[in-house]
Amino acid sequence: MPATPPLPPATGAWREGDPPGRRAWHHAEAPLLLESGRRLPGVRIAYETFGRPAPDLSNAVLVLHALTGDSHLAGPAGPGHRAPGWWDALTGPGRPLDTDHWFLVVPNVLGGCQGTTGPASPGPDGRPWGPDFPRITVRDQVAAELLLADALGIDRWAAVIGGSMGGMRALEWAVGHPQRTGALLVLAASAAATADQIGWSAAQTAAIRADRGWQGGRYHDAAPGEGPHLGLGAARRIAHLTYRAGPELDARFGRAAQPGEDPAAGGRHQVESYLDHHADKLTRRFDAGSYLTLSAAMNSHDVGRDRGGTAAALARYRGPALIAGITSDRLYPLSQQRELAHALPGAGPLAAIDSPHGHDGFLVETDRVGRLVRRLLGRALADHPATPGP
Ligand SMILES: N[C@@H](CCO)C(=O)O
Repeated sequence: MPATPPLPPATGAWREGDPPGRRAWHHAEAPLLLESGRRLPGVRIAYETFGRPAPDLSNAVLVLHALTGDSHLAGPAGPGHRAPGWWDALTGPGRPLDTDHWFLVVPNVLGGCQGTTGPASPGPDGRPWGPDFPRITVRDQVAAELLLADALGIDRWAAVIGGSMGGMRALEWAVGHPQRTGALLVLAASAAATADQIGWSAAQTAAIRADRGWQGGRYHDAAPGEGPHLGLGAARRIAHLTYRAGPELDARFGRAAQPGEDPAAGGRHQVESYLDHHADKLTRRFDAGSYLTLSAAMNSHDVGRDRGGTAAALARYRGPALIAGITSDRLYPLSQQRELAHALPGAGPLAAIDSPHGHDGFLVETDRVGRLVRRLLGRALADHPATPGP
């Protein structure tokens, strides 16, 4: 069996005999220089790997999660994971993200709260950063992922894949580091955050700040239950409506009352109960400070900034690319992916996923997304044959 490539011990990366989905951490030695000019010390990046690295690491694929996702691409909920993998159906032997062939690396995003440094992490004085956590951009998030790639010895990803906020980072990889991006799949993202997206985000972050439990962002030392969970829940309800489509909600819930409740007597409609459920789930697993930090990062998204505009920026990446969107996405409408597909020289025609589920279609429509992943990885292989994992 070929030898496992040497990996720096600090990263605790994959070792022979480890189960797939191994969680590890990379601790950056030097502070991360941010776009703002500030330096972020003590950056830790949590990541999971799936599959086995080829000796030359040519089979490494970077998979990037969305706003409230994490490194747990696949596998059951369990210690350290409050939810099962977000692309379970796509990942595993023989599946589109074939772990018999590819070595998948899935980092938790910078500013997040699932193991990577963010506002809830200890700051320089040992107390949680809270509101003193620096403002970060999507480019800063990619700069952190670059540190991880360097630590793992991965000079070039066979492919970079992401949806929504993960799609923004995938685009930044391609445009900012074209030599290191073998192929690109972007789902349900845009070239730059629009007024509509920034506006929806503002409504969500205002809800968090309006919660007395927010305490100016210094709530991390508060007793359990005294944080801004009501505000975070309100933010999630607003966001979730933008992630799904109006006709879908009408078809699913209509005006129906939640069983056992009467809206005319203060009870809830089914759709209200559904949103309560999603709000409750998020507040149990996500940090409000991270939510604000990541929302601001998404608002910063603009691949054309300081690069001569969108078209000039996208022309920098000439590798194979596949851009996909969902027909019913009201938050990142298909026109925005069409712009990307037109401007990226290596992109084929836009792949429109016909689905009623709105923006969340990139998570829900696993058959169709899986076909796109297979197509992209097939193109990546044709251009640059990767060595399969041992
Ligand atoms: N459901 C996704 C939507 C954002 O793309 C998330 O929560 O991350």
